[in-house]
Amino acid sequence: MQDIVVATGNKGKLKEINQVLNPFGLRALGQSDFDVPEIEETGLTFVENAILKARNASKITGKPALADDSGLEVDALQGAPGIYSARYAGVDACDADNVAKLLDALKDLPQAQRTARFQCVMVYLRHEADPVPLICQGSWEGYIDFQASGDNGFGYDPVFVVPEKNCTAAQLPPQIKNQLSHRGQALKKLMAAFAAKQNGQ
Ligand SMILES: O=c1[nH]c(=O)c2ncn([C@@H]3O[C@H](COP(=O)(O)OP(=O)(O)OP(=O)(O)O)[C@@H](O)[C@H]3O)c2[nH]1
Ligand SMILES: [Mg+2]
Repeated sequence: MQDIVVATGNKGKLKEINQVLNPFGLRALGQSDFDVPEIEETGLTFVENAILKARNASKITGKPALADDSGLEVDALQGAPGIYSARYAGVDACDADNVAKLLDALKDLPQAQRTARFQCVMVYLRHEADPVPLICQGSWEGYIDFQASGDNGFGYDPVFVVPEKNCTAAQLPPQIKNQLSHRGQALKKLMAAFAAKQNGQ
C-alpha cells in the first residue's frame, strides 16, 4: 500500500476516500496523523478552499497531498449552504445542527422546490508550490427530504434523497454511495488522471 496524505479532519470523508482508493493500492491518511493543523477556509469557491487545504498539508508534511472541498447546494436557498456547508449552523455546528437548520429553512416548501446537489472538488498537489494542481470535480443531484432517515454516511446524508434509489444517501450501502456520489465521481476522475500520467499521456 502506498500512503497518501489527505488534508482533512473529516472522518466520514476519509473513510469514503479509503473505500475508493484502497483497491488501487493507495491508503489515505488524515492530516492529524501528520500533526497538520486545520487551516482557515477563506476561499470563495470549492477549488480555492481545496487548494488552500492541500497546500497547507503539503507544506507541513513535505509530501504530496490530496484535499476534498465539498458541500450541498440547495436551489431554494440560492445555492446555500454551499462552501459553508460544514459551518451552516455556526462555526462549532455538528451534523445534526446543520441538518436541523436546513429542515427548518425548507419546512414550508413542497418536494418540487426542494432540489439540491452535492458538489465535490478534489485537488492533488505534488508539492507545496505545484503550479499544475490536479483538479477533479463531481456533483450529485437529489432533493431534501422532510425528515432524516438512515445511519450511514455523514453530514446531510440522512436528508439527501437519491431519486434513482428512492432513499436517502444515509440509507445506501457505502459502496453504492461511492459509485454514485460527488466524491466517488471526483475520485474516479483522479484515478484516471493518475493512470494517464503513469502511461505518459
Ligand atoms: O451528507 C453529506 N454527504 C457528503 O458526502 C458530503 N460531502 C460534503 N458534505 C457537507 O459539506 C461539508 C464539507 O465541508 P468541507 O469540505 O470544508 O469539509 P469539512 O470541514 O467537513 O472537513 P475538511 O476536509 O475541511 O477538514 C461537510 O462537512 C458536510 O456538511 C457532505 N454531506
Ligand atoms: Mg472544512
